[in-house]
Formats: sequence, C-alpha cells, structure tokens
Amino acid sequence: MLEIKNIYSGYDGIDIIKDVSVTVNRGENLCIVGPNGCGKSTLLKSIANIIDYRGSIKIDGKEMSSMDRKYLATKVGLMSQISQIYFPYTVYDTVAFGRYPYLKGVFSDLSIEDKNIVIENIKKVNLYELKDKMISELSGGQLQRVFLARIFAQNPDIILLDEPTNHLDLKHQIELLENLNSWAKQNNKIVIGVLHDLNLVQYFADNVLMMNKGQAISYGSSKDVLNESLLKEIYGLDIKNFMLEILKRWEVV
Ligand SMILES: Nc1ncnc2c1ncn2[C@@H]1O[C@H](COP(=O)(O)OP(=O)(O)OP(=O)(O)O)[C@@H](O)[C@H]1O
Repeated sequence: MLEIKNIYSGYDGIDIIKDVSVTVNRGENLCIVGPNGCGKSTLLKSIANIIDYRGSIKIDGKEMSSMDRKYLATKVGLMSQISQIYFPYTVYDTVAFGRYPYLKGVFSDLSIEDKNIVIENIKKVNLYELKDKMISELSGGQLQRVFLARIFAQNPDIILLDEPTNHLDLKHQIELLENLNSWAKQNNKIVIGVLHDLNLVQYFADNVLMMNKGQAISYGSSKDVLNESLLKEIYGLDIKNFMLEILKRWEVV
C-alpha cells in the first residue's frame, strides 16, 4: 500500500504541491488528472523522490525518503515525458538499465536471468526485431515502448507514468494501458499515471485523483470524480457534453 500524507513540495523554496494526501492499494491503478500546470508531474516527481518533499510517503509502511537510491529503484520507477536528448544506446542496452538496481556491484555484468528478463520485456512491447537498433533512430512511439520495457524490467512495486500515451497511436495507447493494468493486477503492484485524455481515464482508472492549483480537489471512482459540474468548474469547459457531441459524429446515418 502507498500512503501519501500531507505532502508539500515544489521548486526553489516555493510550494507547488500543497497538503496532498492519498492512499493507493496494491493491485490498483490511479489516474491523476487536472489542468496544465496544476502540479501533476511535480506530485509524481515527489513520489519518485526526485524532488524533496515535506510530509510522509510510505510504501508498505516504510518511509520512502529514508531508502537508499538503489533500493528505492526496486520500489518505484518513473516513466516520464520523452527527453529530447537521446544517448547512444541500443534498445537492448536501454532496457538492460532497468536491471541496474538488482546488480551486485556498479560494473557487474547482467546474469543470465537478468538477460532473460530484458529480452522477455523487449518482446512484451513487440520490439524484438529492433533490439540492436540505436534508440536515436526510433520513432517517438517506439521509444515510448522501449521506456516501458525498461520499467517492466526494473519491476518496481510502483510504476509512475507521466503522460505515457503521448506518442502512441490509439491501438498502442490501449495496448499500453491494458499491459499496465494486467501487470498491476497479476503482480499486486501499483500504477499511477498522469493522463490528459479523460476517455482513457474512464476506460483505465480504478480510481481518479483530480488536482487543481497544487491541491487534491476530488478522489474516487471515475464516475464520481469526472462529473459534469466539477469538470466544468476545474477545466472551464463543458467536457461531458463536448464528448457526447463528438460521439454523435461517429454515428452512421
Ligand atoms: N523544474 C522546475 N522549476 C521551477 N518550476 C517548475 C519546474 N517544473 C515545474 N515547475 C512549475 O510547477 C508548476 C506545476 O508544474 P507541473 O509540471 O507539475 O504541472 P502539470 O500539472 O504536470 O502540468 P502539465 O499538464 O502542463 O504537464 C508550474 O507552474 C510549473 O511552471
């Protein structure tokens, strides 16, 4: 279980996240929604311990800020928005980095078991035929899938995803979310994703946390949180009726 209690975090001494608390059970996937700049990525970075926070973030009762980096990497992994800087690594090497927390020494080689895990996860995201290609030569969607394979290889208790569907076509978006969903359910793990597409949130989330101005505004099932009046208030748009109008355009006359 992940317990986030009264956390505050931000940059340069200014709090962006203000007093956020939420609990996520094992096997659950939580989607974080909210308008641009409301602090979704900052909350993920706090959970990943990339930025400092005040308050408490515990996994299975243990405070995460007290864990050393290598152990922490077996507990939590963040797949963030694709960086513009690509390092000269192959698909295989990039996914192999996911096994780093499990190596005995910094320069020790991957065991046969580690290598099998790397290949298994490259296959899982359908990139086996590209395993020796440089990641700088991949499309945005292929690269996204490489990072997904890396985080599956890392096998943390909590996967954090920042807009993971960005570069993916609809088929791959659904595949990615279904992959993550079954990973969480089968392994009793936690997935927390920032998603802008509220249709995908409806489809994917067990629970939804809506944020605004650094605070948690609403938490619960997508049915409860994504209600017409709250969406109007927070996004300043009648999202439900907009979606329903668009749906009508798909109807065959
Ligand atoms: N590295 C940083 N240094 C200083 N301020 C930052 C930094 N990163 C983000 N911010 C500020 O923190 C606030 C929240 O940003 P954050 O990226 O967490 O929002 P978000 O909800 O993820 O936004 P979006 O939906 O646009 O991705 C914004 O005002 C942003 O300008």
